[in-house]
Amino acid sequence: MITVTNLSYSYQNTRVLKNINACFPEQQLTSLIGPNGAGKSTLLMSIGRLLGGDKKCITLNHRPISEIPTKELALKIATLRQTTNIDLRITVRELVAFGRFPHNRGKLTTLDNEAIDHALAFLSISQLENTFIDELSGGQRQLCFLAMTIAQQTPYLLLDEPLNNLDMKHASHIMNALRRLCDEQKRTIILVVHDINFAANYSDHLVALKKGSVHSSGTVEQVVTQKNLQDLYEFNIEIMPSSQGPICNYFHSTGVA
Ligand SMILES: Nc1ncnc2c1ncn2[C@@H]1O[C@H](COP(=O)(O)OP(=O)(O)OP(=O)(O)O)[C@@H](O)[C@H]1O
Repeated sequence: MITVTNLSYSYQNTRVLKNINACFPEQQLTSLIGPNGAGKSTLLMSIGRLLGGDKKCITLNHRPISEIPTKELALKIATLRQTTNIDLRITVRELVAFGRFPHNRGKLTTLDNEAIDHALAFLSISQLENTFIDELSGGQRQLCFLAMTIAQQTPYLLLDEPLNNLDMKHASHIMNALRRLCDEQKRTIILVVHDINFAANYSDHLVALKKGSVHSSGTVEQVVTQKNLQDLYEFNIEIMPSSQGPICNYFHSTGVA
């Protein structure tokens, strides 16, 4: 279980996270939701120890992440950042192989190659393995970076907007894959997602941030209510039940609830 207790964070002199308290249950998919600029990426990157600051208030199974040696942390937590622009002429397979670095320190073994094959097949992108990443579409590249993160084979995955650039079919494909990682491989996933319908239909748990604070958290039933979402986004949202899960309709909304 990842637990955050009284976490605050500032960029220069601007406080963007204010006394955050949240927990992220084991082997579940938690979506971080909330308006632009609410602090979702900052919280996610703090959990991944990719930002400075005192991280004693973030624990992994009761152990402060600040006390976990870097090599050990890289075998526990894999993080996919929002910006995945890298200026290297490498193939998809070479990119995904980077995910194995914490295991092999740069020398690929049979086990590493199997993990790479598995990650590519898991996202149905094996056919792209010899393509150069600078020749891919934005969506294809997004899938390849996700494969790199999956190939790291860590029990915890932190994903910042993994649905960026993806069409509906590919976005559903990713969310189904993430569910399988939780349900079949018992991984714990925290992702930042803007599409409330994906969050509502694929998550076990939601943490909603607003203006640097936790606005609400809990199960989909607890968080995805008309009143709560309208207060979170300051926007009219109609929630319609369906056999699969709630559908949030915000089209033609005129603004503040
Ligand atoms: N490197 C930085 N330097 C200064 N301020 C930053 C930096 N990164 C983010 N911020 C500010 O911190 C606040 C929170 O940003 P953050 O990216 O965590 O929010 P977010 O909820 O993920 O937003 P979005 O949904 O738009 O991606 C914003 O006001 C943003 O302008």
